[in-house]
Amino acid sequence: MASRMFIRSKSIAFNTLRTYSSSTKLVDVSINDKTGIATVTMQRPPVNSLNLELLTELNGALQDLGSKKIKGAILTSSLKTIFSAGLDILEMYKPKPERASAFWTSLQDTWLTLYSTPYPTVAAINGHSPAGGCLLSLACEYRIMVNNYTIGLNETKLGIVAPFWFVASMKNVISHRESELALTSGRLYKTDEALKVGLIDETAENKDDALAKAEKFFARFDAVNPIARLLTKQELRGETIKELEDRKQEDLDRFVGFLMLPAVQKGLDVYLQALKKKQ
Ligand SMILES: CCCC/C=C/CC(=O)SCCNC(=O)CCNC(=O)[C@H](O)C(C)(C)COP(=O)(O)OP(=O)(O)OC[C@H]1O[C@@H](n2cnc3c(N)ncnc32)[C@H](O)[C@@H]1OP(=O)(O)O
Repeated sequence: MASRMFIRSKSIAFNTLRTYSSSTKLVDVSINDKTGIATVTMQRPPVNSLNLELLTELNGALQDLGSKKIKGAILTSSLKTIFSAGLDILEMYKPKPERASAFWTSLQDTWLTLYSTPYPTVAAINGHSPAGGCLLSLACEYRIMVNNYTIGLNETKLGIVAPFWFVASMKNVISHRESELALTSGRLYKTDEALKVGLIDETAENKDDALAKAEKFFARFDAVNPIARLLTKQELRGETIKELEDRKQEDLDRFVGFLMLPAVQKGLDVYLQALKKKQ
């Protein structure tokens, strides 16, 4: 983990800023050459559910930014009312084992990349953000959420169990007590409730407001040595990162084994049907 951080901090020091824009099918990245801020936009309608392809593109985009001189990166969504609906349930429902393994590995890798970026990160949560959507935002350093949406780790509501690194991501942001209450009940918080417990840092009127507030967050570091900032982030996050790195295979085996249980498949089936009936 230490080498992951050090390699990236070197690239910050030696590269020069340039205008940059890259758009894959599912993720758009643009760097504003005036502010040096990168915006990483998930764009997988209808709900930005995280499938293997979206996660692979997202991880690639976040890693590429590690070799550019940016002031910070904002993670957001192109959709009007949804940040991300979390993991694509269809990746977990009646899965082929090889695909399920690749899918979960890509989630682990994306989280590791996002949790350890050398550059500051903000989630501009411009819509609903359940489960995996919440996880991505928890991996950022700061969360700004537009009013009147919902966020949380609602896995128990689907009859599934949030892995230890989902739990750690939440416990590193809100209290142990609040995490226990939230995770065991699968609670989704409204924006104002999320602010009260510290699950988000600021609310916003709309996406533009969230983006403007993100810029202000990055300005906090104008007078801070970037290497000192990075090493401090590493100190605070290192243990959580190391735990997943050390237990990656165990976590993967557990996920794939869990998906093979008939009771889990039944639960996902019921949940999917309920989502469809909603319309
Ligand atoms: C050890 C195992 C650990 C595994 C950890 C898992 C973590 C996860 O992330 S599990 C996923 C949890 N996600 C959810 O519970 C969110 C479910 N979705 C919603 O609550 C709503 O869709 C929404 C609030 C995000 C959006 O509501 P809206 O009314 O705008 O759209 P819908 O009509 O509900 O959905 C449109 C369309 O999209 C399908 N869909 C929604 N969410 C997912 C999803 N996560 N995966 C796959 N597909 C999803 C929904 O069924 C609709 O499909 P159709 O148009 O075909 O009916």
